[in-house]
Amino acid sequence: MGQYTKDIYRDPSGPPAEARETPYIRNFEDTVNLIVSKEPIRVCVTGAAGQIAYSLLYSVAKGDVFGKDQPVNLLMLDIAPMMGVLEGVKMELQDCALSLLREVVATDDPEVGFKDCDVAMLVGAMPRREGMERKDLLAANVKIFKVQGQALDKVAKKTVKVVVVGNPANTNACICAKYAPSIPRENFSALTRLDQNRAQAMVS
Ligand SMILES: NC(=O)c1ccc[n+]([C@@H]2O[C@H](COP(=O)([O-])OP(=O)(O)OC[C@H]3O[C@@H](n4cnc5c(N)ncnc54)[C@H](O)[C@@H]3O)[C@@H](O)[C@H]2O)c1
Ligand SMILES: O=C(O)C[C@H](O)C(=O)O
Repeated sequence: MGQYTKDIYRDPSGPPAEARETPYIRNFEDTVNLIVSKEPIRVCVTGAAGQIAYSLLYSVAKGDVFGKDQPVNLLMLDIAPMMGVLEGVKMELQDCALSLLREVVATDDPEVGFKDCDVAMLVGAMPRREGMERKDLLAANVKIFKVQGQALDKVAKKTVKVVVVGNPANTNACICAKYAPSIPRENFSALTRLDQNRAQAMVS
């Protein structure tokens, strides 16, 4: 096994044909060949030191979101005071030794986080506190999505898909798209399924 492991990593075309007949090698080969055959995509998650990202990052990195054969370069963006926490998150991801996870970058610079990215998951924003409504978040969060829209416009791929989680998600998505005019508007989505589910639950 050790010998084939080394060979596969040295030679992306995989082990010799006879080795493919060996069940445990075939499983290993399936995994490795699928991984080496695709280019990694660049996925940026903002608010990467926060609560939602703590679950989301692991799902992205282990293939639940983009597929079990899709390697990922993970770009984690948060604000400067959170860089210590973010380094901890990075170490935890590395500890998981996930085969699909390639590069992991922790940054507080949107132009680094969004550089050439294929997918941007915009989670980073102030959450509601007790007694607040979502509209109370506008003052703080609008600024974030303006800056991030500008950075996406400047450095992300023009094909980037942007999903906005930070609330109010629909307004923030609209602002982000406005400040990223070189990216098609249809590439921006607000994740409002939570509200849809709540509405359905209320009327059912
Ligand atoms: N769309 C939905 O279904 C849905 C569901 C739940 C929560 N939310 C929203 O998601 C957002 C995040 O929630 P959370 O519980 O993870 O909050 P959190 O406070 O735990 O994490 C937010 C993170 O964003 C970071 N952040 C703040 N400004 C930033 C900036 N300019 N750039 C990058 N990162 C920045 C913070 O430092 C923090 O680490 C909130 O706005 C919340 O209301 C949306
Ligand atoms: O709005 C929030 O505070 C977060 C989330 O979208 C919710 O409605 O619970």
